[in-house]
Parts: sequence; C-alpha cells; structure tokens
Amino acid sequence: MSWLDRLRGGFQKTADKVADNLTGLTSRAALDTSTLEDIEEALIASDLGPEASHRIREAIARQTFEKLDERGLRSILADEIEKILAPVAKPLQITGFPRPHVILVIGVNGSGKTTTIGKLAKWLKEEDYGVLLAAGDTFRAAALEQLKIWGDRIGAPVISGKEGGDAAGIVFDGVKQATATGEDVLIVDTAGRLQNKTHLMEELSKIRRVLGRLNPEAPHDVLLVLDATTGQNALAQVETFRDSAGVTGLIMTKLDGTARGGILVAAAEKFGLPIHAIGVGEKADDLRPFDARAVARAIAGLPPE
Ligand SMILES: Nc1nc2c(ncn2[C@@H]2O[C@H](COP(=O)(O)OP(=O)(O)OP(=O)(O)O)[C@@H](O)[C@H]2O)c(=O)[nH]1
Repeated sequence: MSWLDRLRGGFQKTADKVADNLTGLTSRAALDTSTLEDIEEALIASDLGPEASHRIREAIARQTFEKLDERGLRSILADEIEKILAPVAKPLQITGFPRPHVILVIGVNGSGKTTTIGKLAKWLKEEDYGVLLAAGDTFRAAALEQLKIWGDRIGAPVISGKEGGDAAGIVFDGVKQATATGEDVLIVDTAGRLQNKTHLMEELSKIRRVLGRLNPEAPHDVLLVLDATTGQNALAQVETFRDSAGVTGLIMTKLDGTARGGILVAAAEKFGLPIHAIGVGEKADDLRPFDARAVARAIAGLPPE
C-alpha cells in the first residue's frame, strides 16, 4: 500500500466522524446562521477545536451559493484545513553542525515515544544519515529493551546506562560516541513521568545543561510526541511541556486508531508549533513528514489526488 493510501486509511475513522457530524446539514434549504452554527458545532464535536472550527465556518459563510452540496462542503473543508496545517507542516531538518545533530524526544509514557524514535531513525537512515539512539529513559528497564529492539530492527546502535542511572550522563556519552564514530544524528529517548513533573523537568534541564557544554546549539530539536487518541488531553500536554521543556516541534502518533484525528487541526491552529511528522500505524514505515494537503483531504473524506 502506498503512503497516501495508508494515510487515507489511517484517517478513515476521523473522516467518518466528521462526515457523521455534518450529516443532514448540507441538505438544508439555505445556508443561514442556524445552519452555519450547526456546522461550527459539528466541527468542534469532531475535535477540530473552537478557533479552527470558527475559521472554517467563516470561510463557508463567504461562499456565494445558497445551498452547499456534500461534495462542495468537503472541498471547502479540505481547503480550509489545508490553510491551517500548511504553515506548521515542516519536515525535520538535520542542520546541526558540528555533528551530531541532537534530537530530544519527550512525552508522557505510552504516547508512542519509543516507537516514534524507531520509525524516525529508520526514515533518517533511509535518507543516508548515520543515527545513534540514546536510552535516556533509565527508569523503566522495558523502555531500554524496547529501544534496543528497534535499534536491532533498523540497524542503529543504542547507547545505554544502568537502570535508574543518570540520563544526562548517557546523553553526554552519546554525543562523545557519535562524534567518535561520525554519526550524524543522536536521538535521545527520555522518561515520561508527568506525575513527577518537577523531577522530570529537572532531569530535562540537566540534559540540556550537559548538552550545552558540548555544543551550545544542542539540543537542536526537542520533539514532543502526542497520542492523538487522547484528544483534548494531547493539547493540555503541549501546554505543560511547551515552556518548561522548550518544545520546538510536535509529532502526533496513533492517528490511525482514532476518530479524534481532528485534534491535529486544533493543535496546529492553537500552538503554531511545527508538526514534523505523523504516525498512522505501529510499523517502521508508518511515520512520515506530513503533507498538509493530503492530510486535509483525508480528514475531509476526499480521495487522494
Ligand atoms: N496504532 C498505532 N499505534 C502506535 C503508534 N505509535 C505507537 N503505537 C503503539 O503505542 C504503544 C505505546 O508506544 P510506545 O512507543 O511504547 O510509547 P512510549 O511513549 O515510549 O511509552 P513508554 O515506553 O511506556 O514510555 C505501543 O503499543 C506502540 O506500538 C501509531 O502511530 N499507531
């Protein structure tokens, strides 16, 4: 299956939900205020968020025809969602020099961090970058095991320390090793215990301090991994991590397992942070930079172009 087909398949539940919520609205006699309000409500109920839903409503209100058919509505929806997504759809750039370019990956447990690191590493390797993975989540032995499995699967070395050890120390060793072996990118897995937020933030600050001593520009990216199935909660996580952890970009995962994919649009509109990639499955090839137009069409339930 091509990426576009998988993308469309991944967003199917979301597209069905959007279509269900809009059912009946296009057959009304006139595009009056009450219909426009119902459309806005339907979009909010589809997780697109109040700002984006209002913006789309305004665009629909500007249409000249009195009666919108379903296809027409989908097509305006796709155009407007694309306008919201396009400014934030930015592929990750590996620019860090001297090497390695350091990517910190953060997010709460279970958001899909480790899987995302595996997929990201595979994709970077396909682009001919040498990748080293650092197991900075020293709190859970299972996290290290999982990272090693991904490392073996995609042929990327993994640097780790003792369970319960110092994450910043592993990151330090990671930069040293990548420099010695000439790897281009160091991707760091981190612990995700939000319940112990102060400690977590202290640990991230320490990692940053240690990195800064080796290269003032590192980390070059701080990526927050969000689980789309958690809906509004994912937005709350951006707020929690954005300032305290210096998030530079987002990756949204599990868009395939949910009807709540509209949250991607809400996040784009609300935060304006770059969204570097989206995950639409558990396999190594299920993460790609996202194409605003293709995603917008998938959410609106239109076929790939
Ligand atoms: N359907 C689907 N599942 C995903 C996706 N990304 C990750 N998963 C699954 O989500 C679960 C959690 O992913 P992990 O990568 O372990 O998440 P984590 O944030 O590292 O969690 P901890 O290891 O608990 O810190 C796993 O079963 C993954 O296979 C995705 O895009 N789609």
